Amino acid sequence: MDWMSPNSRPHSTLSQLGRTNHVTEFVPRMNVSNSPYSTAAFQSLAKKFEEQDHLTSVPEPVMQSSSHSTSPISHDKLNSSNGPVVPAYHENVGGTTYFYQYHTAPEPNGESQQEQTPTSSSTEYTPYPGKSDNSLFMSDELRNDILNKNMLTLLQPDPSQYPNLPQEVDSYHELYPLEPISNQVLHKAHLGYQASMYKATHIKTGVHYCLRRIHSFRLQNTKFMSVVEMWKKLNHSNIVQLKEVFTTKAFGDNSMVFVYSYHPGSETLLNKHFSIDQPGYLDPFNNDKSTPMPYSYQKTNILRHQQNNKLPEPLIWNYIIQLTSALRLVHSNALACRSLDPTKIILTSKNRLRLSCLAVMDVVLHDSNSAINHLALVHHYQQEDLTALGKLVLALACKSTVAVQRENISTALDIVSRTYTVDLRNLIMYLLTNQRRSVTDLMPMIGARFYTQLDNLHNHVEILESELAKEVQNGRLFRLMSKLATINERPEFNMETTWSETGDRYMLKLFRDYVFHQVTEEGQSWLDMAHIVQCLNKLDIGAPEKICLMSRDEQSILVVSYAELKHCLEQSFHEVSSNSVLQQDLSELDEKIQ
Ligand SMILES: Nc1ncnc2c1ncn2[C@@H]1O[C@H](COP(=O)(O)OP(=O)(O)OP(=O)(O)O)[C@@H](O)[C@H]1O
Repeated sequence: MDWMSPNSRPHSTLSQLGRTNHVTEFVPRMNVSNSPYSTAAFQSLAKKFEEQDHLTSVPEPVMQSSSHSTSPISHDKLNSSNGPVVPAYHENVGGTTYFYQYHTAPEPNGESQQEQTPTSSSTEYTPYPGKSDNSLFMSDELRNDILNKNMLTLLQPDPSQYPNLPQEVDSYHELYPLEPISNQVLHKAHLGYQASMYKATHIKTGVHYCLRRIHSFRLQNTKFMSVVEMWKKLNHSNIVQLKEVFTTKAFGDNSMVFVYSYHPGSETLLNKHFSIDQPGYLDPFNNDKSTPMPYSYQKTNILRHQQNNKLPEPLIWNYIIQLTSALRLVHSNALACRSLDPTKIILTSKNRLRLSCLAVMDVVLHDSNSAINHLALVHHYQQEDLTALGKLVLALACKSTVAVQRENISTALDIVSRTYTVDLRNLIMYLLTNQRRSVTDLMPMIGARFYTQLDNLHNHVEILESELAKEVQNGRLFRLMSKLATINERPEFNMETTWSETGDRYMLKLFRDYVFHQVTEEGQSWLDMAHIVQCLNKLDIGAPEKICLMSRDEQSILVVSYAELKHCLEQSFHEVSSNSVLQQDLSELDEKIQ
């Protein structure tokens, strides 16, 4: 996996697919005898990065131990390295330590302080879209989102544009490239193998999937299949689930195909936050090397840029919670992600992250040497995952993929400590140390932010439920109208041309006019959605209320209750449906209307 600056990273046209790799193997190390949460520790870490010093002693375990705290609530002073003293306290509840930070006026309830920072532009951040309104229909935002996803799911490739696409690959057809297919050998993202992504439809089930094809892959043995089986069992809201892996010659080479669940309209994290395609995006660390500037000047520039463009801190924590949640499941199943890279994390809907390239590294780099201790190897890769997570958070906090390069790391950490809370800086520092780390150690660092996340999610679920409730009502009224429309103006029934104009049906015709065709005294059409909904609802329940129906020539007037109308509707519809060719479907509709 490589971290590629979007500036040098092509992704828009076929001809642009050549790419250069950035330094990726940065694994920072540090030797601190203090807690990593002190200023001294931070300075020491930054210095180590500058000196590229690789020391190996392991610092003390961090935070979560209940022995750290003798009283339930203890107060620390956490000094910002560059700013004023920032008071903070942590609370130990049942062995889990929650960190709170005050700013100016500390309040007894530290929770409300946690995500506030004087420089945080948290107002821009809305955790989930689509506020439910009082409209009778689904909100425009949600509807457009769903329609857009449906449209993307149903896209079909233009055969003239992709003449080399096979009609069928194993059990899949209707392949549609999700990115330009590169013919350039330089575009080798997966450890020297070229890769490409397709949307495809399962031939038998019609379900849509995402295929990741590794080109020209020579399979040495099938021992990796046990790992693939382990990956297939993982089901988590923050991972793209692996369905199957197979080899194929359908593309004209020996390709390896990984089948994942398909998430229409997804976007990589790199594209979302680090792409020059985003309006106004500029990597603050990407200086013009041809015009060297003093270091202090560069740093001031980065800081100024950072202040104006930084991501809201709650959003970064939101990402951290999701990624650690996925990693927790992966690691607890004796697996390692090995692809925690902004190109391999997708946003499948607003702010929802998923790890999108699981199992590929395990297969492509599978070592069948039985002498190797695979468990030890997995532990090693898990540690690498945590380092990759640290780099990712640092990159997000600096809005720069270049920030995680060795020569920039100390400036990047400094920027983070000036613009974000101490908690975020501490989390990054913990992840970037060379001590043995565990994803569960991150939970107390996230602390009460879990509650905020949970609250946001519950609110979002409530909004979706209320939107669903509207659609339940609309579905009910749609069925009622289908029934009415089946009867109204029917040209003939059972050889009887006046069927829809006589008896019960005549009342239903007048009712239809009453609901939909009312006019004002001046003869202008009178439209009122509330009137339509109210009438249909009363018909649906068979209300005893009476209404006055008038014929179009105004010669006859009928006073009838909704209950009587409902009876007419049921009788007439039953008559039609029982004589229908599609009897089964219509009686299903009949049942649903009851
Ligand atoms: N499961 C999925 N469902 C739908 N779209 C996906 C899925 N996984 C990835 N994508 C989309 O496919 C495109 C290509 O993904 P890919 O992982 O190849 O990223 P990339 O940036 O092209 O990386 P690389 O340069 O390594 O190929 C991206 O736009 C991504 O959003």
